[in-house]
Amino acid sequence: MNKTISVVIAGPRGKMGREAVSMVTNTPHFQLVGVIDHKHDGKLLRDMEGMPAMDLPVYGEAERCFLETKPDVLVDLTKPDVGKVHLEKALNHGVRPVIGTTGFSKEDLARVTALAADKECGAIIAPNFAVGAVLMMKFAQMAAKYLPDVEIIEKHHDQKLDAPSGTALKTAQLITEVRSPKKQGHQDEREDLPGARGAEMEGIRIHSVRLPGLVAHQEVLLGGEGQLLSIKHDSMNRTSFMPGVKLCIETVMKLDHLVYGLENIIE
Ligand SMILES: NC(=O)c1ccc[n+]([C@@H]2O[C@H](COP(=O)([O-])OP(=O)(O)OC[C@H]3O[C@@H](n4cnc5c(N)ncnc54)[C@H](O)[C@@H]3O)[C@@H](O)[C@H]2O)c1
Ligand SMILES: O=C(O)C1=N[C@H](C(=O)O)CCC1
Repeated sequence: MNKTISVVIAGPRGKMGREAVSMVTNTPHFQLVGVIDHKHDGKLLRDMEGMPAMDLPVYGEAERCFLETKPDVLVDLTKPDVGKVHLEKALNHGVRPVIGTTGFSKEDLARVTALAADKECGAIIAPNFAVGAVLMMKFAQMAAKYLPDVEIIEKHHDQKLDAPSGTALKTAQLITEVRSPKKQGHQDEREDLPGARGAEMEGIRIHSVRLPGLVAHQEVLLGGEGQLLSIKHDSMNRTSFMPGVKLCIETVMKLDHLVYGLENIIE
């Protein structure tokens, strides 16, 4: 029998937050004990449109929420600047963060890795909770060893704040682990329109598309002489992320350090 895990969700009215509220309240060994929503401080969950009719407190900020509800886990699905603050506050209060919010830089990751180690507190930052996306990233990493010329095309809905996506950055990072930095394309190539060749990480080009109608999609293209390998993943809806969120909530309880990426916890 699993011990009940008490959970707080930040960003419950968002596209991901709503799915997470539904998943957590429908999982027998999880207990939602409160939510963090800057616009509804002092209300109850039931007062917010589309939320379950539950008498759970809504907090406008994280610290009071942690002090009063004493949750095991924070699930953050907000926006980059807010997610970073919530993560650090959670660690400082001994609450294990599961961060789906993207937009973390290398420097952010280094700082919070050190903080989690110092606090000996479990934490997970997962740029993509969909198992298919994790497989796409791992397959791309495997392939890049043999086909090191890589470009990433990520496509998301047009309400997304950060670019490139957390998934694209994570994919590029995984690829840099198996290939040396290299200049791709012609050595004399130039951009006649700035940005035409996309963003760049250690030679890997990343192109970000934002359009209404999209959810979350990525294609990794690997080119070799006379051949092209294309590895692609599509999230059609946000329920695709929920098994990963559930796994992270369960797993973070067993950790005493920060893990960056779902690929490090799936078996
Ligand atoms: N890891 C993944 O698999 C995954 C999947 C989808 C989205 N995301 C990321 O999750 C985040 C949320 O995505 P979304 O599509 O749900 O966005 P969204 O804009 O629909 O929702 C964000 C919510 O955060 C709330 N918010 C803003 N500031 C807040 C604050 N100070 N306190 C509490 N709540 C606050 C907003 O009111 C909004 O309801 C983004 O960073 C996105 O990139 C990650
Ligand atoms: O909808 C978003 O925003 C998503 N963000 C993540 C990313 O930046 O990679 C994952 C997929 C959805």
